[in-house]
Amino acid sequence: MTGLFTFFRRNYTASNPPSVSKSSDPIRFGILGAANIGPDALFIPARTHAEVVIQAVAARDKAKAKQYADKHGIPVVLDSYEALIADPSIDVVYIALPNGLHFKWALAALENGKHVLLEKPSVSNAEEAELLFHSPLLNKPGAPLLLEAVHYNFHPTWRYFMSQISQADVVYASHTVLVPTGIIKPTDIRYNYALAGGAIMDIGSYGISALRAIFGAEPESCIECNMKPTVPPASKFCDAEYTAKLQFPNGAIGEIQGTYNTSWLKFRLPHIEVLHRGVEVQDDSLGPNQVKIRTRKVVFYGHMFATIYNRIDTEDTYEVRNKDDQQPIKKWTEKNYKSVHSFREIDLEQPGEFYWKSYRYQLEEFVNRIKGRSGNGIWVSADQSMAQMKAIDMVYEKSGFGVRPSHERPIS
Ligand SMILES: NC(=O)C1=CN([C@@H]2O[C@H](COP(=O)(O)OP(=O)(O)OC[C@H]3O[C@@H](n4cnc5c(N)ncnc54)[C@H](OP(=O)(O)O)[C@@H]3O)[C@@H](O)[C@H]2O)C=CC1
Ligand SMILES: O=C1OC[C@@H](O)[C@H](O)[C@H]1O
Repeated sequence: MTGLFTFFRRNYTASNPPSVSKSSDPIRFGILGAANIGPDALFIPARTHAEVVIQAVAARDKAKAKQYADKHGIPVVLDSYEALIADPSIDVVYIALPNGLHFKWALAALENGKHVLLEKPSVSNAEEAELLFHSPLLNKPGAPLLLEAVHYNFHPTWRYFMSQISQADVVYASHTVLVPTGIIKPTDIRYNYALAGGAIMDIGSYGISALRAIFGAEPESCIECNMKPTVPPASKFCDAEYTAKLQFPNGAIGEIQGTYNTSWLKFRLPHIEVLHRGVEVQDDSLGPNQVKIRTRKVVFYGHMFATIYNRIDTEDTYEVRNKDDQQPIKKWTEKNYKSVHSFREIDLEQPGEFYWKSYRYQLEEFVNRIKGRSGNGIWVSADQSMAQMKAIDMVYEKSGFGVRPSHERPIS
């Protein structure tokens, strides 16, 4: 009962957090497009941040922008995306446009001296990522800040999960996301190849970045990949379902699986499974000819939307063996599980409340960097964003569906 109450209280407060009064010189954000993700990823988190104000929106259709502004309490509606990135009252441009437009508008905003909070995946492909993240605009004195919003990294539960993993010992990891049928409509930007859609770009990007973090390395190759488009296909190159197997250094294997078409009966929370090789552990109570081996399995439920629910199960199997013939003497398993919603729960003195979403934790660090404060050190570097797009390209190349097109490149 207490668990259920805590669950509802946390999720209610996450969507209805207390508003704080704003500082006298806040950072002013503008959003390009009346994006569906805007409220969750930015506007609601901004309510609890004294230094952030959502100042303006621009949409392709001004009436739509006005309606959106009214609904979300955004004071200024600008005429066009161009007008927003040029507006001197805007400090940060939040880009939650279709993936295929990220490159063009991120560059345009940076050219106008704006900081950019850029939705994941950062761009359409590795070629665009190199051009964007190596742009001289980011390397001059006083250069604006660019962050790919890989929000789950910022939530304390991800920090705890990583503390349960020994990267060098991981032999296998998998990431699964099952989205029930009907949530993603055939007209969705995710099914638009020209706009760099595809399930791997979307839910699969979480899997690829999680595997890269778990192994602490880049995939060497994609060994297998199977993709299915929607039925009937919105675009024959846009995946609605995927499985892929990636080879990581030292023979380690990472698998991702995702679909927009699971039946509600088969729905499970997004989850990650990590298996470690057996490692010797010190135990002074052992006999002189004995060795103790630990094999660890970690399962993480709900990492994509950790505030709704998250749980990390750590299962250690121990075996005491005879050193000479490796014969088992004794074997047992120890399990523990933990849910984490604030840094305090993992003994770190960092800001956060039980109801903060990953987006709110991310906003905290984004503002810290703009203000030149060290924060908690969690970040998504330019190198990580570039490596991420390389890995995504690798999977699309193997699939036969092809790398997503660069912006304004003609589509056949
Ligand atoms: N971090 C996260 O948890 C999430 C991230 N995302 C990411 O955010 C981005 C936007 O996703 P989402 O909010 O679901 O997208 P939407 O379908 O809401 O589209 C966002 C905006 O794109 C604009 N747009 C510009 N050109 C086009 C075009 N040719 N066709 C369609 N729309 C266009 C529209 O703006 P206008 O109003 O001007 O017409 C629209 O409001 C994606 O990159 C996605 O991966 C999405 C969901 C969750
Ligand atoms: O970023 C995202 O997270 C969750 C998904 O369901 C959604 O499609 C996506 O854009």
